[in-house]
Amino acid sequence: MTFSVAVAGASGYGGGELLRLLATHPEFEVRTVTAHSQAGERLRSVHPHLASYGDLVLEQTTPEVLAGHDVVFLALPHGKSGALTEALPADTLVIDAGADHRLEREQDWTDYYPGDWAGTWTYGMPELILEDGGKQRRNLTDTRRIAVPGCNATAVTLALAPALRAGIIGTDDISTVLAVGPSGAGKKASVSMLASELLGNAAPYNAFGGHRHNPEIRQNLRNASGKDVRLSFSPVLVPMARGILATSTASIAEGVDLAKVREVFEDAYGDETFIELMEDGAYPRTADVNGSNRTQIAFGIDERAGRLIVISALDNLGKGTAGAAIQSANIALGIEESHSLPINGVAP
Ligand SMILES: NC(=O)C1=CN([C@@H]2O[C@H](COP(=O)(O)OP(=O)(O)OC[C@H]3O[C@@H](n4cnc5c(N)ncnc54)[C@H](OP(=O)(O)O)[C@@H]3O)[C@@H](O)[C@H]2O)C=CC1
Ligand SMILES: CC(=O)N[C@@H](CCC(=O)OP(=O)(O)O)C(=O)O
Repeated sequence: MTFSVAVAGASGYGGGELLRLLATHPEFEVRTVTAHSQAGERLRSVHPHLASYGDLVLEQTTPEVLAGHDVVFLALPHGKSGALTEALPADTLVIDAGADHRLEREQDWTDYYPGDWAGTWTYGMPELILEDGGKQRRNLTDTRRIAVPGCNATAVTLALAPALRAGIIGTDDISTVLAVGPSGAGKKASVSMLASELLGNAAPYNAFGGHRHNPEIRQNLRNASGKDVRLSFSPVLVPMARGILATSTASIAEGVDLAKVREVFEDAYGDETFIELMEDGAYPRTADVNGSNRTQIAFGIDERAGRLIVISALDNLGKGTAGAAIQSANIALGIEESHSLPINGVAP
């Protein structure tokens, strides 16, 4: 079967990565691409690397242009998907890469985002383990509205959810520090980051509790464990185009050894295609996941500190955005979950 596809926000980084992956999808046919300031341009003049799209031209992002497709991917700035999607038919599968429909509690939205809360869509993180031991995948099978997680939120959630659910870590002193690449901020923001500012620099931002992925991670961990957690979350911008490396730590419960930790993570992820649990002593690296839909996870116990350390790596544009969007769409349509999602990265 062939599903007709539109990608809105196709001129951005998220949209570009969606198109790169969708080009290999056996059941999707991209018919329409849209943009905002660059509408009217040839897609290839904006994304010269997308050679397979020939003479496709970016159209304006309107409900009329997007309607009539089976699947609509949105990669727009926050706050731009609400009115647009209200005008689309209820049976169109809409997958929004933005944050507008991720949060379940209005207070979390108003604490961290400007504008009105737009309500909640099904959260597009198939591997998220839930309190009863099921996976979020089951909630994606019959939905037509999907909210793609934030990229940092994915790296941290996947690292912590199994341990929290199993009760092997404490809930009130969880800490995460992330190294992140600038493409996470989008193309518009990235083009204003001069090499002279970015190279040779590591720059923290939103490091003192103000990052908007904080409530999203807490929500995910609540859904995984039934517990409210206290979590500090501090990103650091580093000079790599793509990638997130998150180091999360939490106090470990008395008597838990490394074999027990491995058992917990194997139970959660042992059969997951896109989660790679590292051998003892091996570390995740952004260079090994970039270009792929994989998340690497390693764990160890700092005995002197009494803490579990979980290190996770993913490509913010891959598993962190476009990969999660396509994986969730595949599940919602009842087709092969891994269609067009690479396991291999690109190296160097
Ligand atoms: N980059 C990442 O790693 C991640 C991004 N996301 C989310 O995905 C979404 C897209 O991000 P990203 O691709 O990085 O951003 P970019 O800045 O790279 O792209 C933004 C896109 O939105 C279009 N656009 C800009 N303003 C408007 C407007 N007023 N109305 C309609 N379209 C508009 C732009 O069009 P034009 O170029 O023509 O102006 C462009 O196509 C965001 O919500 C982001 O938070 C989520 C997870 C990770
Ligand atoms: C470098 C950088 O700025 N990264 C972004 C990641 C954004 C993202 O994952 O997604 P949403 O904006 O869709 O939530 C940040 O930390 O805010």
